[in-house]
Amino acid sequence: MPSFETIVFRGQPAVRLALPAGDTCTVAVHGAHVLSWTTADGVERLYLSPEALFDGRSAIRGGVPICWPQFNQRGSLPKHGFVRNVPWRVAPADAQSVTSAADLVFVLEDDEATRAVWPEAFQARLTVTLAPGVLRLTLAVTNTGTTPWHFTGALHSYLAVDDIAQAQLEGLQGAQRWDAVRDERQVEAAPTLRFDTEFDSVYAAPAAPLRLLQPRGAIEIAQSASCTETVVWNPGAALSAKLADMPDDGYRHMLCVEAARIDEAVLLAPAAQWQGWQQLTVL
Ligand SMILES: O=P(O)(O)OC[C@H]1O[C@@H](O)[C@H](O)[C@@H](O)[C@@H]1O
Repeated sequence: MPSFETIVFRGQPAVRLALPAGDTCTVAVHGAHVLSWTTADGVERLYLSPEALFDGRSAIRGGVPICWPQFNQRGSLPKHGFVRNVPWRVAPADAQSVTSAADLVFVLEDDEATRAVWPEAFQARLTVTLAPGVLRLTLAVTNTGTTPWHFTGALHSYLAVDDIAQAQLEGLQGAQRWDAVRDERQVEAAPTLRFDTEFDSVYAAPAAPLRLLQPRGAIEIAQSASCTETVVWNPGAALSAKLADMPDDGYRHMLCVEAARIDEAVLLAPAAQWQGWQQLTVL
């Protein structure tokens, strides 16, 4: 049977899920933010900044922030929306004890605080599914109001790497790319991306999964077709040094590969629901 445990993680409430096989996953109530994913071999697969703020207000640097209902600064809301800055509710655990997988579900509904930032009525539901060697995050959002609204967003995963200089990302060759650092649009020519300076690009998501390769092994990164973009971000040395909640060399140990919905906002009618997911698999 999977085990569910309520814990305190750097002073903040969190839930820890462990599989009999040994895989674990820890999710903060603040932001329904996945903080840690370890596989049965004890390897941490996500990067969490040792200088991340755990003050119950700030976005946490690392893990998997949920950016919603706005990606980055593409709109009038706070950067990357507001759901990463507020506490979610832990829904009753729906453990699939007959299999080796388990779900953790977090829910956020509009209230006075969210309506002060964004006036819409919504329910957001994050399902964290843990199976041996696999982490899948599914975000479902429902319009619980009487008027349509639109959103963009991302599952902003910080994947752990031993050394960014040795990491390679495969699978984006031929994809339309907007390079945010140079503000240039192009078709990606490289069969394999390497990272030696700031990298911040929005790609049209390819149909096939990506692969993050490094000397210790590979991770496959898949996303739902409803997430029409993939964002790849590494701040590089100069920007990393400016980020107050990340060590100067933090950029060496992470690569964000985000399942996103950016270029065409989703318009959601009353009672309609949208779902998007990202799945990480250790190869
Ligand atoms: O510092 P934040 O708000 O968590 O954002 C981190 C990064 O998130 C990425 O998704 C963006 O492409 C970057 O432009 C941004 O800097």
